[in-house]
Amino acid sequence: MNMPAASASVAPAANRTQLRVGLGERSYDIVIGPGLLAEAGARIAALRPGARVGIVTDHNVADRHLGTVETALREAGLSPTPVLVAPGEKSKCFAVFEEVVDALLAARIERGDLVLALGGGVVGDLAGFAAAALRRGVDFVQAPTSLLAQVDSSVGGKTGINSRHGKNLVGAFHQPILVLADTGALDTLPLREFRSGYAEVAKYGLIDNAPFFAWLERKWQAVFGGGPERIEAIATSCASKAAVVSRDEKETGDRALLNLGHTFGHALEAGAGFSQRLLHGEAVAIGMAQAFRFSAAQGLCAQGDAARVEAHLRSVGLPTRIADIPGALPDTDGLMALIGQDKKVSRGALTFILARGIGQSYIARDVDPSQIRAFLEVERQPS
Ligand SMILES: NC(=O)c1ccc[n+]([C@@H]2O[C@H](COP(=O)([O-])OP(=O)(O)OC[C@H]3O[C@@H](n4cnc5c(N)ncnc54)[C@H](O)[C@@H]3O)[C@@H](O)[C@H]2O)c1
Ligand SMILES: O=C(O)C(=O)C[C@@H](O)[C@H](O)[C@H](O)COP(=O)(O)O
Ligand SMILES: [Zn+2]
Repeated sequence: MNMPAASASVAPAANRTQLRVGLGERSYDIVIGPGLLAEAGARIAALRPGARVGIVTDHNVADRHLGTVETALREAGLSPTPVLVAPGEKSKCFAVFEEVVDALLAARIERGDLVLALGGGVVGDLAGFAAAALRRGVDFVQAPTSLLAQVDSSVGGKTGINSRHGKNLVGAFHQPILVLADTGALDTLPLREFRSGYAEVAKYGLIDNAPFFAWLERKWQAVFGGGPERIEAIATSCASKAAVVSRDEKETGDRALLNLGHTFGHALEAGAGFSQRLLHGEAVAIGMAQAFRFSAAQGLCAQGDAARVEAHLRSVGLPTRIADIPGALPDTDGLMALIGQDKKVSRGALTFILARGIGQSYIARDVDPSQIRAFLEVERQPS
């Protein structure tokens, strides 16, 4: 039985950053800082007192953080039911989607109740899509626990799963009602995963914030080290994303800039079988380096800028070349077929995010496929 909220007050804390995604009646807060998972109950009960909460999470995150969240929810008079999935990109598929939806229905998550996505971007995208579909839509809260999820996937309402035809091809725009980014959770995140998320942080600098990219070049060790710079990088990233999403929720215009590095990156991720061989942020790092190399090869941006992008990504330990991906990949035709399924394709015409320089990315529509093919042929040669 659902219980009324016992106590739904949250003590104001100095070490919190709060941002708002302005979307009219779908507006919501992003709260960033340490210790937020322990406050999840009070913060969620303040929005939906007495709700049942289906907590979708993966085994890695459950082992480390589920207990804190369940206790917090119960203490606030909420009724949690955990729904566990296997960690990793392969869980963003139809079969696991069905399992999650079934488990949420079995837990009697009704309209007026909530889904809580506790984990990285895989859990966020999967749980968000389940929430969008369940009973034609229930509310959901994002509690991102990876760097990638805290700076990118928990904000903006893109939810979905992969198909055999490619990445994120089935999904819905469904905004969360709250994002709780507990920066303390990052203390348990493996280094490779932190690096992967860092690629999306660097992306915001490369899109339209050259001073932020320069700041990251100087401060990246502190961001990795966990000092105040880490929270600053997360907050700057979320502010960038919130601003774009508020302007263009459904990517009819400049939200596509957030796809910098993703047209190449998604094809490589799919080509590597959505496996541990290539994490999403690693694919984006290669894709961003490629977008800058392609732009430089077309005379659109200085070679020096492309070199600077690659140097920074490599300095933090991210891959920047196809040759950095272990194992076999599809041939160039295969990669072109995957690129042809990109959601930015319109009537067969390719759209890429290209750059006139660092912080000067732009949307290039109707890019000549033969130029992309020729570029990929060169990129595939071992250096
Ligand atoms: N919806 C969007 O706007 C958007 C944006 C960017 C990326 N994405 C998607 O996000 C996914 C990638 O997200 P990700 O990099 O977070 O991957 P992920 O969800 O697979 O998480 C990375 C790994 O870290 C583990 N993990 C997460 N938090 C942890 C913690 N605090 N301690 C220990 N382990 C932890 C997970 O179990 C997993 O093994 C991709 O599917 C990508 O397409 C979506
Ligand atoms: O939020 C967006 O918009 C983005 O493009 C953010 C990307 O980092 C993210 O990987 C997103 O899921 C890609 O979107 P898609 O529409 O290309 O699937
Ligand atoms: Zn991404």
